Amino acid sequence: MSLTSHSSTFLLPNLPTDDGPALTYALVILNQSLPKFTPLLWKHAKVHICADGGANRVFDELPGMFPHEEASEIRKRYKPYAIKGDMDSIRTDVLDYYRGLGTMIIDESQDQDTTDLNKCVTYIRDSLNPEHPNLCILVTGALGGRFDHEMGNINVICCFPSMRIILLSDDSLIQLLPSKHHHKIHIHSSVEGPHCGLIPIGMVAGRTSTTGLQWNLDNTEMRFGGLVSTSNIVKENIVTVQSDSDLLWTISIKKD
Ligand SMILES: Nc1ncnc2c1ncn2[C@@H]1O[C@H](COP(=O)(O)OP(=O)(O)OP(=O)(O)O)[C@@H](O)[C@H]1O
Ligand SMILES: Cc1ncc(C[n+]2csc(CCO)c2C)c(N)n1
Repeated sequence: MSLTSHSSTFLLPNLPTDDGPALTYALVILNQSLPKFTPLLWKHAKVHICADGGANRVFDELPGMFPHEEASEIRKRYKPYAIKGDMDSIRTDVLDYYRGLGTMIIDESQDQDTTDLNKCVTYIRDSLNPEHPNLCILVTGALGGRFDHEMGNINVICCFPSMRIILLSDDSLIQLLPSKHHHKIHIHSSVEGPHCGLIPIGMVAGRTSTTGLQWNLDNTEMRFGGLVSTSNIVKENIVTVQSDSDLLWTISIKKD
């Protein structure tokens, strides 16, 4: 069984160079308040894509994160590469503005069966090197807010189990740990933890074992309607997880 490493280095001011193979980050901005660390994620990412109304957030909220600079300068500096979605939430003035700056506009209003996040992940998968083993998609505004949207966002990470996708809010992150790998999670305690959870999704998780947690699992069954590991606490710099089922890993993000 292969071992996959995970590390929230994208929350650090500088990406370490000695932390295993470098990841290439893509940033997807959803239509919710931007987390305060959005400029940091933008700096680390190679490509920046807004899901429909996510473009309104970049236009409206990013200038406020740089109160001493001209809003127009900030908007030009933080120009999305593409805006994709069913275009029912982006304002016309915002669409016109970014079209004028040369942003690619991908209107998929004919597709009312997949979410805007799904459309953006599909675009990244198909347009960037699909075999890119070190591609990691960071998604802002994915948690908190409307529960149907939150569940839709979690469903997207389950729809693309072989891609690294991390759902983010100001308070926490969520990623999928596919059962076909063992997982080694490097904890950056300056920016994340200690609260964490391991949650089965869609099925009973028959056997899960962990190390590095206050309440470790030892071939333990988890299921909705029974045990799921919430309000757990990270105790070591490395957490390991192995399971016979895909699990969601979630960890709190520290406020500074
Ligand atoms: N309140 C929210 N909570 C979590 N995610 C959200 C929320 N609002 C939007 N999103 C995410 O941002 C994406 C783009 O948002 P947008 O408002 O453009 O979507 P939408 O499909 O028009 O939504 P609606 O269901 O309101 O028509 C959504 O697909 C969803 O992934
Ligand atoms: C069973 C079922 N439930 C809901 C929708 C609606 N829906 C799901 S994704 C989407 C696009 C949002 O931008 C919309 C409208 C559907 N099509 N099928």
